[in-house]
Amino acid sequence: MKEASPGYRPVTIFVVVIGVIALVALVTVAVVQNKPLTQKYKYGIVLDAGSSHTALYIYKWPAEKDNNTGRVTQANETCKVKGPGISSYASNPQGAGESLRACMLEAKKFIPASRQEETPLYLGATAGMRLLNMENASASDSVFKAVEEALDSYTFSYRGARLLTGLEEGAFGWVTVNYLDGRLTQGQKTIGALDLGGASTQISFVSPNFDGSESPNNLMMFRLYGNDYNLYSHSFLCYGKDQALRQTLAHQTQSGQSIVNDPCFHSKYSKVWEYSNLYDTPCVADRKPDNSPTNFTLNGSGNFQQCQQLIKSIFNFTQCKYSRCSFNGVFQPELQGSFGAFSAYYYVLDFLNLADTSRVSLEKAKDKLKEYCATPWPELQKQHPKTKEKYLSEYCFSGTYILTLLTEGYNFTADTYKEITVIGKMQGSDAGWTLGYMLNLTNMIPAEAPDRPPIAYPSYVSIMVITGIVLGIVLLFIVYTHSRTQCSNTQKIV
Ligand SMILES: O=c1[nH]cnc2c1ncn2[C@@H]1O[C@H](COP(=O)(O)OP(=O)(O)O)[C@@H](O)[C@H]1O
Ligand SMILES: [Ca+2]
Repeated sequence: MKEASPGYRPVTIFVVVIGVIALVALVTVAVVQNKPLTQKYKYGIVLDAGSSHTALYIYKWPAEKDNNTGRVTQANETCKVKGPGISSYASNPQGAGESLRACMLEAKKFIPASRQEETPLYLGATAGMRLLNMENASASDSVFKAVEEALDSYTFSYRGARLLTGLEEGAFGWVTVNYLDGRLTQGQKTIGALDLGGASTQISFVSPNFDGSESPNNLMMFRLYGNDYNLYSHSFLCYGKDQALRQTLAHQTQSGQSIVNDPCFHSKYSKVWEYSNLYDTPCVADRKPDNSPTNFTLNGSGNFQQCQQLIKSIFNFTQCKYSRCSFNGVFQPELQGSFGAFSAYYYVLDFLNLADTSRVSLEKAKDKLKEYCATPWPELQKQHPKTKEKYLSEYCFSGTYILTLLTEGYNFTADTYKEITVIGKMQGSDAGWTLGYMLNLTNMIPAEAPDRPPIAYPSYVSIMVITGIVLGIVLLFIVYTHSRTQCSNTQKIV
């Protein structure tokens, strides 16, 4: 007797084949769209060798998206190298290399061992080393050599230590803030960048009529994600807040006096300065008075207006060979759009509670600072027992310097001052030139807009829905025909 067979009909086989094809399509689309399921990261390290100190930043990005948009973020809290900036190691270059050890070991702990060898490591030095290079080129070479040897000894992929030009420092700060704000990928309006360091300060922005023809040295051209930018940028060496302070002190000690009444310091504050120490920087070295005593005593008088007048004296507004200038004969196009102000702008304005420029107008900021500068030093120390004395004593000067630089120097007005956002971190990453520097050197910002995802999102959803429905119908159909076949077989046997 012939055994009972299920007897599948051609239409059943056809439907099953369609079902299998739909299933394969579903799985393929899901895999293509969502790979990989577990997130893996790659890392990069940048050391910011600033004039006052060195800081180590670790960045991370999804391993499969080397070349994609806006995905690099800071991976850890900044590691601050103990001690001064590398430019202070002119007489002990080895010390500069050794000073980086603790932070490098922290980076080794943080980055997975399997990723370390491929992790790029860069060091960029800014204005402190620019000054040392001007003063003593062989000393700065020795410091770089010692730092290179030290960095090369770690497992990371060491890619060099170099001195950034002022133009690069300004431009990469601009790239950083615009990248973190997601303004580069779609060609939105960019924001300008204001960076205040200890030895230099940078201003960078896109201005509609600036093409570099008037002042080619201030032009940095970028093509990012398919958009062209003509960026104006200038770095003022000796106008970071530490060197600016020295300039005001030099201005007040031109006749070699032994006592200086300084309006930028609080009343009852007193500090002894050595002439040789004050003038030991190319920013003021040539103004050292001939017959000065060894020391002078700085006594604070705490007067905002007089402090502002004193600070104005370090800017030169008389000569300008261009259509317009900021100061010291430096070309500056018309200010344009919003600005992000970071590094010492942030430290100082945040401390003084002046960082929220939408609430604290320029006028209010001046009033508050006037009151702050007039506070006697012992009272201030009582109010801020934990603040480093050097910083605390200088906030009156620094705050006044910032407002003067912005308004008198760069020509911000009460109206445009509101357009400045004071930035510490953006999306968890510190604002500064380091991220932009790394993105540039690792080619992580493509010149052209990146490819779209394999399938546009709406099509992806439609495919998933349609194949899902087809699959469902097929399954129901199989179950239905199978049960019918079973049923008729049972009847036959009976
Ligand atoms: O907490 C703080 N309060 C006030 N100033 C600070 C604080 N932390 C850092 N700074 C200052 O910020 C500036 C940073 O400058 P940096 O060392 O980057 O120099 P550079 O950019 O000119 O090379 C220095 O003047 C340093 O003293
Ligand atoms: Ca800096």
